[in-house]
Amino acid sequence: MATRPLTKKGLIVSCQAAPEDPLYGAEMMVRMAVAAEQGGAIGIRSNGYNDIKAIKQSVNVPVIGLIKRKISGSDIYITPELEDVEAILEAGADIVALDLTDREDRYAKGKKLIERVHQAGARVMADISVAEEGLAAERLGADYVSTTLSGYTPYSPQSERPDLKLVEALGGKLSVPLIAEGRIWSADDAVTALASGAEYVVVGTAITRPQLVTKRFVDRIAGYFDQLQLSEPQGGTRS
Ligand SMILES: CC(=O)N[C@H](C=O)[C@@H](O)[C@H](O)[C@H](O)COP(=O)(O)O
Repeated sequence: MATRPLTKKGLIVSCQAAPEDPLYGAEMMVRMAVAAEQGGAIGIRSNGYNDIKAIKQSVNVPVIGLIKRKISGSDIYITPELEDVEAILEAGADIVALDLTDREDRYAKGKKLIERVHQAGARVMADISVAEEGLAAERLGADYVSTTLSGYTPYSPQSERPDLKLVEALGGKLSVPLIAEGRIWSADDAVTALASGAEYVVVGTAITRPQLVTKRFVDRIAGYFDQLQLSEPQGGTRS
C-alpha cells in the first residue's frame, strides 16, 4: 500500500499503552485511534508491530509508527535498530518515528535508518530533545522534526510543562515541518505551540491514558481538600 504524508495541519493523537497499562492491547488501541479520528485527529502515533498494523487497517489518516525497546547498555529506546524499522515498515506505517538525539553515535546510525525508510517510500519523524538536534535531524534527511524527547535526555530542560521554548527556537528555522510533542495537556498549550511555529501537535497522555487523566483530577481535588483543612479554624467542635 502506498504511504502517505501528513497533509492537513493539526492534531496527531498518540495511542500507546505499555503492558502494565489497563488499556494494553491492539484492540483497545484501535478503538482509541478510531475515536481520535472521529474527533478530528489528522494522524495517529502508534507503538509496536501489532498496534501499528491493526490501527493502519482501521483508520484513514496517516499512521506514525515506532517501536519502543530497551536495549541493555543503551539509552536509545525509540526505534533503536534497523530490525525495528523493518518491522514498522512491514506493519504498514506511513511515517517511521525514531530517536535522533546526539547520543551514542546515533547520527551515523540514524542516517542509515533514514535511508532505509526512504528506500521503502515512507517518511521519517525525528524525535529530538534540543534545538541543535532538530537542525542536525533535518541535515540528515528527516522529513519531520518532533520535540518528543525534550525532558527525557539528561541535557534537555526537565519540566512538567511542554517545552515551548524549544518549539520557539526551532519555529521558522527548519525547511521540514516542526511537530510539538510531550506533556501537552491543554488545547491552549496546543494552540501556543502552533503559534510558536509548530505545524502539528502530538498529544498522548492527556487523551489516551485515562488512568493519568483521572489521577490529575484526583491530585487537584486532594490539593483543594488539603487547602480547605488548612484554612479551617483548628480546635474542638462546638456543642
Ligand atoms: C518520551 C517518550 O517516550 N514519548 C513517547 C513517544 O512516543 C510516548 O510515551 C508519549 O506518550 C508521546 O511522546 C506523547 O507525549 P505525551 O504523552 O506527553 O502527550
